Amino acid sequence: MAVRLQATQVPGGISGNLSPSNRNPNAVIRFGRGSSKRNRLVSLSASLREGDGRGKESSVRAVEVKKILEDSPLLPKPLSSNQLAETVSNGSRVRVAYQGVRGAYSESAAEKAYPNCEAVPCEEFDTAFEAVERWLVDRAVLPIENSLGGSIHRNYDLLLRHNLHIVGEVKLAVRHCLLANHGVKLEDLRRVLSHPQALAQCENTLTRLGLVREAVDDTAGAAKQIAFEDLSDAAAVASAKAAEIYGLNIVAEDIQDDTDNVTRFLMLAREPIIPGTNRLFKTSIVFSLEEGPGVLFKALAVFALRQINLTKIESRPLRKNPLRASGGLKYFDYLFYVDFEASMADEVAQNALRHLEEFATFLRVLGSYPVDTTML
Ligand SMILES: O=C(O)C(=O)C[C@]1(C(=O)O)C=C[C@@H](O)C=C1
Repeated sequence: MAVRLQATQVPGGISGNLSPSNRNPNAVIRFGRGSSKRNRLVSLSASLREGDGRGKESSVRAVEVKKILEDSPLLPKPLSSNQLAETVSNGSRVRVAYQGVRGAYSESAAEKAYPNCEAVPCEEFDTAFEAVERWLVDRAVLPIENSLGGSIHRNYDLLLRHNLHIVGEVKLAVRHCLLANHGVKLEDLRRVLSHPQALAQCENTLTRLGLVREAVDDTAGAAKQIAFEDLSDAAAVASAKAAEIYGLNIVAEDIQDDTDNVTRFLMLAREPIIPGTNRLFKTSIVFSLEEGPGVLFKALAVFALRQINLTKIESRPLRKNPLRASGGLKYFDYLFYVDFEASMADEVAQNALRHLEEFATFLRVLGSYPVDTTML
């Protein structure tokens, strides 16, 4: 099959437009557009090679860091065609796309959701969706909400734009550390780099330390940058695992604003699972409604009337048609995402959705899947 062949040709870290010249052992999956981040890393390693003018010691350290990063067995290496063929033919190792680089929380979530999987790094959330759709990987595991920072809106929008199904959820306790190069002390720090969600989850600590926030694509990417650029005035908010991978020192631990910091991730696949009734299930739907008083109340009542518990409600602008004219006025138009505790195999859930369909202008079931009941 052509798509399988393509995957065979681009093992491990799939990069760029999948042309051979772009293959890179440490690459992440990236489709279309330019590869600005990769260029930055390439020029960074070039400047490390040439030294940065901060003396011999600094350039020796830079070369060491680069060597650690290149040689580390923990970093993704390209698979050989044989290895990938094995994976595909016996189907024993699921390939799971996540956003970020090695050491990101999303990687841990992918490994928790699919133990023994091959976690495949992707540069963007969109790329992870596309990688599943193009059969480059089997599943994607992406963050959807955090107990302190709230919803990851981008993934709500992408759930609708793509045609993947939610087949499960996984909750991960997120414990942030402040990571810096060896020898750098807390009082040397001026800046902090991380994913915006991670920065938001550590708002109090970062304000207390008076650090200037700089947003990057993921927490582990921030750690990698600190190490690659051998920065001495900046730290990363990232995991202890990222500290180990990129050879950084943990300057402070558990810096999130609350000890109970949990991120919920969705497991996505090309095919839905068959919903059961043998355990606790959750169903995620998205719908839109007519304009008018009490319409949302009526929509939510279809669940209340049947004693179905709602666990999440989120509204997002209806991007294709963001404004609606009614009675000479213009209203914002919304999509409502709702998670409720029932399986689509339950008659009561089917009845609730049939009832909702009577007045919803649009309705889609995103997935019906087992609830992650693990205690964190
Ligand atoms: O940057 C990472 O390490 C991620 O996996 C992303 C992400 C997120 O998008 O919320 C995941 C978990 C944490 O909440 C912080 C960041």
